[in-house]
Amino acid sequence: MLLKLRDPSLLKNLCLIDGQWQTADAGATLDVHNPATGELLAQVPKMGEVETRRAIDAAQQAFVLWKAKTADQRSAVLQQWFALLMQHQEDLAQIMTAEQGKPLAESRGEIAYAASYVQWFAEEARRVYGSTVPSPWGNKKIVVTKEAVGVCAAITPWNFPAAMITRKVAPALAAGCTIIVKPAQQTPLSALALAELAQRAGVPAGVFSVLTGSARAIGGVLTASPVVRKLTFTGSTEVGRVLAAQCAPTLKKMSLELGGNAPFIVFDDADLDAAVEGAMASKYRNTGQTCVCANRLLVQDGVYEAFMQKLKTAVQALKVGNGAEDGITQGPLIDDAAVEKVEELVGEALAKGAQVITGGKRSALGRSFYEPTILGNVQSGMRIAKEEVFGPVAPVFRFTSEQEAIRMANDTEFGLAAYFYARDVGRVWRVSEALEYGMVGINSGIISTAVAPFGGVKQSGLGREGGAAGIEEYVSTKYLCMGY
Ligand SMILES: NC(=O)C1=CN([C@@H]2O[C@H](COP(=O)(O)OP(=O)(O)OC[C@H]3O[C@@H](n4cnc5c(N)ncnc54)[C@H](OP(=O)(O)O)[C@@H]3O)[C@@H](O)[C@H]2O)C=CC1
Ligand SMILES: O=C(O)CCCC(=O)O
Repeated sequence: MLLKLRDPSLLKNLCLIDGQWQTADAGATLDVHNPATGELLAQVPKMGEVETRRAIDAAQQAFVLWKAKTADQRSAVLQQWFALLMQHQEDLAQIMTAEQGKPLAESRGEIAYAASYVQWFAEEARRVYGSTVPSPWGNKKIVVTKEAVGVCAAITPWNFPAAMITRKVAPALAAGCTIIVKPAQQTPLSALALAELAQRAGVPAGVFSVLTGSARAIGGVLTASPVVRKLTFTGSTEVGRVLAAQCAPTLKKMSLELGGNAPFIVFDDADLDAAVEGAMASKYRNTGQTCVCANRLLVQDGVYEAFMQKLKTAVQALKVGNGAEDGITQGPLIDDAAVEKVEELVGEALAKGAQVITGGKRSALGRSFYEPTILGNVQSGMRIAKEEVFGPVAPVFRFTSEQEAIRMANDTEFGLAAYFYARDVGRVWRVSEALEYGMVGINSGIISTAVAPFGGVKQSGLGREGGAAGIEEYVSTKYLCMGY
C-alpha cells in the first residue's frame, strides 16, 4: 500500500450498496492514479446498470424507515458522522491529496469544510418548518407541510472530492431522503471513505450508497428511473445539460451546479494589497480548478500597473509540486487533458496578442504540472475570456469606467460567482446589484461556507446548496386543506 493511514480500513476498494461492501457483478475494476506521481493507488469496482438498479431498490426500501425517524434521530446520526469526519481528518486529507493532487493543507481544509456541511444540516434537520395560512373559508384550515422528496441521486466532480458529496448527502439525509452517489472516476477513494464513516456513524443500510464505475451506465439508470425523484449534480455545463434532458421524461427535481466564468474586478479605489490577496486565494486555490475561481481579472486603468506588479510578486512566490510535500502551494492539474485545455486557451490568447507576465507553460516538473501564470493585454474576443480555464492562469483585462467593467463582467453565458474590490459605498451597492451572478464576493476572494446559499444563474445552473436554502432542495411542499 502506498498510503500510510492511521486507519487503513478507510481506504476502500469496494462500493457500498444496501449496507454491503460489494465488487462489480462482473468483477471489472477502474484504476485510480496519483496525478502527482502517476502511481496506481487502488482499483475500485466498475459498476453499471444492474448494480445501479440494486442500489435504487435498496434506497426505495430504506426511504420508508428513514423518513419515519424523527428529525432529532436523523440529526444525531449526522452529528456522529461529523465527529468521525473530524476525528479522521488527517487520513481523509491524505487520501484526497493522493488521488486529487491538491496540497495537504488544502485537503485538510476541505475535510473541515466538508464536515461543516454535515454539522450545518444536522442542525437544519430540526428546522424544516411548515406553516399555516389565514383561510379564505370559515370552515376550512390551510396547513402547509414539508416532506422528504424521496430517493435522490448525486453525481459529483473530482475538484472537491469530499465537500461536493457532503453538501448533497447531508441535506438529503437531514430531510429524510435516501441517496445514491456516483463520484468522479478520478476521485472515488474519498467518496468511499466518507461512506465508510457514515456507516460507522449509524446511517442505516440503503440510506446512502456509493457506486463507482461507468458514468453513462450509472447516470443513465439513475436519471431514467421513476423511483429517483431528485438529481443533484456538480460538474460541467455540458454534462449538466445532458443530465437535465435525461431527467425530463420523469420530471425530477434538479439541482445543477455547473461551470462559471467569474470576473474579479479591481477598481481604482480598492485596497490593492487586499485585492491581490483575494485574487491569489480566488484564482490559485486548488490550482485554479474550482467553479468559483476568478476566471477573468478586470483592473481599472489607475491601478493597473501597481496591481500587476504586486500580483506578479505573489504569483512567483507560489511553489509547484507534489501536494504531499511540505511547503507546496500548487499541485498538479487533475490529468493531461486538463493541461491540454489550458495550453490551448493560453496558446490562442498569445496568438491574438496577449502577453505572458509570468509562467505560460507546463512546469519543468512534467506530468500535469503547469506554471502559475498571468497573462496581460487580454481581449474579449479571445476564447480565454469566454471559457472556464480550470487551471492556474490569470488573464488580466484593463478597463476605464465602472459601466465598462459591469458590461465586461456580465458578458458571459455563465453566472456563478463574481468578485470586486472597491471602497466607495455607492459603488459597492451599484456594482453588487448590477452583477448578474448568484454569488458576489465584495472585498473578499473566498465566499464558500456551509451557512450561505451557493449556486448560480444563467448557464451556471439551478438551485442552491448550503444555507437555509440547501435543505429546501430535498423537500416537497404539501398543502392540506382541512374542512371542519
Ligand atoms: N462546476 C464544477 O465544479 C466543475 C466544473 N467542471 C468543468 O468541466 C470541465 C470538464 O471536467 P470533467 O471532469 O470532464 O467534468 P464532467 O462534467 O464531465 O464530470 C463531472 C461528473 O459527471 C460525470 N459524468 C460525465 N459524463 C456523464 C454522463 N454522460 N452521465 C452521467 N454522469 C456523467 C463524471 O463521471 P466520470 O468522472 O466517471 O466521467 C463526474 O462524476 C472542467 O475543465 C471544468 O471546466 C469540472 C468539474 C467540476
Ligand atoms: O468548484 C466547485 O464545484 C465548487 C467550489 C467549492 C466551494 O468553494 O464550495
